[in-house]
Amino acid sequence: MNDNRVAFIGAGNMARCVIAAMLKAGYPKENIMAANRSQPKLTELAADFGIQTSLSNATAANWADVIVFAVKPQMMQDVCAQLLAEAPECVEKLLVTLAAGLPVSRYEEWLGQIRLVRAMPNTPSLVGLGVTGLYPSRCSNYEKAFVDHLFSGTGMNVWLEAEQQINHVIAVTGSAPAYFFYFMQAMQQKAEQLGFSAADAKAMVAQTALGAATMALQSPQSFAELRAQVTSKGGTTHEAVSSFHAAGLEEMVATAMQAAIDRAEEMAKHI
Ligand SMILES: NC(=O)C1=CN([C@@H]2O[C@H](COP(=O)(O)OP(=O)(O)OC[C@H]3O[C@@H](n4cnc5c(N)ncnc54)[C@H](OP(=O)(O)O)[C@@H]3O)[C@@H](O)[C@H]2O)C=CC1
Ligand SMILES: O=C(O)[C@@H]1CCC=N1
Repeated sequence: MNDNRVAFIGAGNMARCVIAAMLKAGYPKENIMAANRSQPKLTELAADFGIQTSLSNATAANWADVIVFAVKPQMMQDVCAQLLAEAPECVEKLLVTLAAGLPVSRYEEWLGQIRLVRAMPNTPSLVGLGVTGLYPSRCSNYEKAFVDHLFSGTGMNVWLEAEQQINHVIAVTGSAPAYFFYFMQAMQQKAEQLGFSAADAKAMVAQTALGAATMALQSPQSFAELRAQVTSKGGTTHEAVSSFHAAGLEEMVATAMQAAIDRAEEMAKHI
């Protein structure tokens, strides 16, 4: 499977994360190319990973067996129109898109009947601890197996049966690293107010998050049970957790996750 040549159209944050994951999983760098409209990110990717790069989307698309769209949703129509004009054979290839919000039907309006996988990874893919949601349209079993292989290094793949679930994956994992970073940022701020240096505060918070996530993954216990183990009766944790509860944490989280879903649905209507 590593023989397939894979081209990324767009060489930003998410392309970098997925390329890093592919390389870590043993995908040969000779079979990966990134195209971008400007040079700086290509130079960095070539230096960091030794992959091939091009300023021409059409060159990368013509070279590849599999094309991964990694531009912002708002850029996608232009990118598709340009590829159709300059590399029309690309519509016969297996296409993968990382874009939030855009349904398969939109790509079909732009490119005709295509074999497409919508993939929704998240940034921890960079370190092999991501989650990728995958939704296939018109793909063969071999193509699904190939895409599963492609994203295997990101961490964990979740295949979806309904396209709408991609928006749910966005809320649960795609956007979610930012929720945790926001929470950790708030904890770091308070730790600094308490007198810890910025570096110590960041390290203490991140190490605690890593420890908690590792325990949760390794333990059969629920999040609630793990939380109970920290919470002594009449103790400090109870006060902190009660404060979160009184401030409406659960509702706040549910509302935020729904806002991510609503935005994805909105994008589908307006792009
Ligand atoms: N960031 C995330 O956590 C996640 C993002 N996604 C999806 O991934 C996609 C990419 O997001 P992200 O990597 O964050 O965005 P970035 O802005 O980091 O990357 C987009 C890249 O596309 C390049 N680009 C823009 N227009 C063109 C064009 N016409 N031809 C070639 N390259 C072009 C930009 O070039 P330049 O450097 O010149 O600006 C930039 O490098 C989005 O569709 C997003 O929805 C999915 C899951 C998670
Ligand atoms: O914010 C966004 O739209 C993208 C999709 C998921 C994470 N980042």
